[in-house]
Amino acid sequence: MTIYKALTIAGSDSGGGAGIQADLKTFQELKVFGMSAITAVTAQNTLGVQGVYPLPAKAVIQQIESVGADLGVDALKTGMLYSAEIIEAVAGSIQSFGWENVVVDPVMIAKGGASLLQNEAVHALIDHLLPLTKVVTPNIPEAEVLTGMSIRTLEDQQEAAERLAAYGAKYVVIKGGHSEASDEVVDVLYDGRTFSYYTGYRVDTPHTHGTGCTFAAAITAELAKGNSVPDAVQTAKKFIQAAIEDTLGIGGGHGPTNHWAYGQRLAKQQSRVTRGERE
Ligand SMILES: Nc1ncnc2c1ncn2[C@@H]1O[C@H](COP(=O)(O)OP(=O)(O)OP(=O)(O)O)[C@@H](O)[C@H]1O
Ligand SMILES: Cc1ncc(COP(=O)(O)O)c(N)n1
Repeated sequence: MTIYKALTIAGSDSGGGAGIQADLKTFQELKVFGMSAITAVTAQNTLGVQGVYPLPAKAVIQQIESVGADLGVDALKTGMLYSAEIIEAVAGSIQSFGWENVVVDPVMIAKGGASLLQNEAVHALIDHLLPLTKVVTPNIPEAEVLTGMSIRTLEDQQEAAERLAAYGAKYVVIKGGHSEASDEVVDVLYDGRTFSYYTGYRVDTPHTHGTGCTFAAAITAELAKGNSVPDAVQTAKKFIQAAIEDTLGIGGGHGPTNHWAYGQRLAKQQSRVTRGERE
């Protein structure tokens, strides 16, 4: 049996809905062995972020090197990177290992408003990380910061994707969770030439903490297994749609998504097929 391996380089969310915790749960559900390099520890729950404690860049590099030198990495994702110093260190490690399946979720601000990336680190992300990126997955506010344009329409999402591709990312997904459309959510994928659209119905729920982390982690897991970027995005969209729909309803604020939901649906489908075959 081949074991596919994915690394997440991100912050820890004590509440378990976003960050490293969301990434590892998603890798596990998609049958990929998950590994982590923690950039910062946050004290966090569904009500907000109570504390942010970044690790020294040296500690981040050491974790990446420990994993890379021994276990190997089929794909990796980055989440909360916090500072320019950590971004440059991470970019250096990616380059020295020659890793290509790199998914960058440019995490900037938590749902409750806490800053997870220092303002001056935005340029480091553009200059050092995007040129090494296979897939970058900003939400609309992050894409606005990275491109300097305002995004209101689907055409704006497309233009922002073109601008981000010009920074060096091979594929760009502008997620539509923050768009003003009320009935559906459209994620736009740009491969440098053409656009594809991944549409789901908009679930009316406050429980969307960690949707971006989970979506990018699912893309990473699928790339680790050798799937194409469009196929990986398709699976990630189904994974996050199920995780939002089958809500857990825990915590007093923006609750986490349900990382079991996609697997439970697949198992149900499978048992229907098996029963049909027997009858
Ligand atoms: N209410 C919703 N209903 C259905 N899908 C949604 C909803 N909100 C977000 N999504 C989907 O979840 C994924 C993440 O989108 P979003 O734009 O919310 O990212 P994000 O803001 O980075 O997430 P977060 O910051 O919460 O981690 C996308 O695939 C998006 O289409
Ligand atoms: C450690 C960490 N990483 C990422 C997020 C973004 O998730 P959200 O925007 O849903 O709060 C977060 N809150 N915490």
